[in-house]
Amino acid sequence: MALFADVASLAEYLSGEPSRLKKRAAIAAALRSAHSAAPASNDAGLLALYIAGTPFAESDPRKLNAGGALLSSAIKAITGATDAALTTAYRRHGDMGAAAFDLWPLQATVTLTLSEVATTFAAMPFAKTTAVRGELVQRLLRRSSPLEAKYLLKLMLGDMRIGVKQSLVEEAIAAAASVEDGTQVLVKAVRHAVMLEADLSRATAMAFSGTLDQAMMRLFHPLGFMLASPVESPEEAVARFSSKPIDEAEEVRVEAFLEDKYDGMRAQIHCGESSRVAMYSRNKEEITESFPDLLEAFASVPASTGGLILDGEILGWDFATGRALPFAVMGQRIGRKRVQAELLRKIPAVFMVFDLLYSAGELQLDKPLKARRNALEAIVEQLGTLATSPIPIEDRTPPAQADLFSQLEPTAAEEEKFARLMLSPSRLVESAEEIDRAYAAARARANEGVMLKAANSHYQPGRRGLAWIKLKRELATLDVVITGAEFGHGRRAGILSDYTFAVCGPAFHQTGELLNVGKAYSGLTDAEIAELSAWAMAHTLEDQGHFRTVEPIRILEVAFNNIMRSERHASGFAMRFPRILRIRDDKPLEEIDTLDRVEEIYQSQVDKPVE
Ligand SMILES: Nc1ncnc2c1ncn2[C@@H]1O[C@H](COP(=O)(O)OP(=O)(O)OP(=O)(O)O)[C@@H](O)[C@H]1O
Repeated sequence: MALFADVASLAEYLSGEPSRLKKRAAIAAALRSAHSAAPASNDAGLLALYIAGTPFAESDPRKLNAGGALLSSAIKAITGATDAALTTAYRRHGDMGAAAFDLWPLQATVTLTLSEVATTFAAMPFAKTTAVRGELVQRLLRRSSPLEAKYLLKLMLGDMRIGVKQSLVEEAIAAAASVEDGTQVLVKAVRHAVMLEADLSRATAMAFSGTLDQAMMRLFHPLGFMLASPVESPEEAVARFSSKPIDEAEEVRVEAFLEDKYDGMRAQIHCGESSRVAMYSRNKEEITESFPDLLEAFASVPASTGGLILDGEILGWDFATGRALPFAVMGQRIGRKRVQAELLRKIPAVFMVFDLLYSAGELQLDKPLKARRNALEAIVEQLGTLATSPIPIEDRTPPAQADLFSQLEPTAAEEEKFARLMLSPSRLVESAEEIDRAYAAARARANEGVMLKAANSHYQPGRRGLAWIKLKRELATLDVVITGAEFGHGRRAGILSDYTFAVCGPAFHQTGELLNVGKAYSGLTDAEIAELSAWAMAHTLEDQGHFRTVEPIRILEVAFNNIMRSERHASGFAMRFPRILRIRDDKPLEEIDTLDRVEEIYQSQVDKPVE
């Protein structure tokens, strides 16, 4: 039986080992020994999951629901530490697991097995009350040595910080299951199985039993989303696609699909296998319950499609003008667990589909975009009444904001026409000039800009490559994570309304390094501030009176006039006139902007001063 102590000591070693090769070898050795000690169990699979920093497989929607407050209470109960002692230890490391390590009582023997940890994790999502969940956590922690406690806590918080990504674990699985002078398991085969099954632990078992080729695609777990790289001009887009210098762009011809860039919520819809429908956001959360209108529409997708995975953008739609509603209006539908009928009527959601990831029992990712687009058009046509295609996109001036709601009251006859699936209009473009014209037209339709997608490109889940390019309004923004909150003044006294935020530092992937880059209080609505304030209270890591350090999980998109060098923040930069544009709960921490990006913006200003 493999022990959790094995995971803990491996994790400790990995956290101090800079070499990727050595890390991979160490993980592979641990997987091999877990497997050979108990080949019938899947201890090796659990080890793979835990070292990758995940308590459950990706295909498993369960959540531990063990946040900072629950875990710090457990630490205090077990160690007898006071609030002040825990705060001091936390301040020393900026990490709850490491803080617990300093305070933890020694344990004579280590007996906690991986399967016992898995059993407790499996019970936690079903705990009826926080007290029951706390009791389960404490029972596990009481049997832990300081090192086990450190990594159990980090695993439960989803914050391992040992410089290990899933891709490295996949490589280690392939190495572990390969036999010297015998069967070679290819990393590619492991990655493919993990993508289909969304389960590192199952893929580990398959690698050891030589059955990776039996991995089956299952619907109802999110695939990674393909992302786009930004460019500043049509010429730069053409230059990027053709790998030619920008001053030759006028002459160059490319083959790219162009679509409007809509400002909504990226989502993947899984449907058509049965009446089950699931929608996932970009950070792989299931969001189905926030969109009951889409759920109802997509439940009618017939089984004759063989199951579909569609990639697109959820938009609030103004059926009167045939245009998307501004993000600020549509944003009211995000994150709601129960959506009132009135909101559904005022802000109807549509799914603007632009890619096909799975159909007729087959993944479509490796087909070129041209072929995926043809297949998508055929499917949309087959779905008939569910879809309209193409959407009307005449160039009308956008309605004044104040009129939006009154225009949205549909008549019964209009309601019947409401089509919830729309096919994103797309056309092939060749030159910078064509892109320039399309960009102006997209902006006139009140969309953000345009997306360009190389016609022969494959769909690369989770990748931000050069196959997709976005050209949007030139407003400097950064996606940042809130690291602290401060009480406001006057009307906002007693409310945590002033937020300090950070970008990823160079050592983010090794140590979780975040570097503060600014502080802002303007831009959010009172309701948003009230929600963030309550959230910050509940997720305080360190209470310094007027200021609180909070768990770095809430992402903001912040606009600013320019970036200055500054001693005030750890990044060495500060934003001038920052304004919070929106809360980006759809974005995972790994995708926020980096110090490199801040430096790049700073440099571009130095080259071309901003007013
Ligand atoms: N036609 C479209 N094709 C692809 N993505 C689109 C389209 N229209 C809008 N989008 C949105 O643009 C995003 C791609 O831009 P990017 O990968 O840079 O995400 P981002 O960092 O959130 O960018 P942004 O802040 O510009 O939305 C997608 O995630 C999707 O939500």
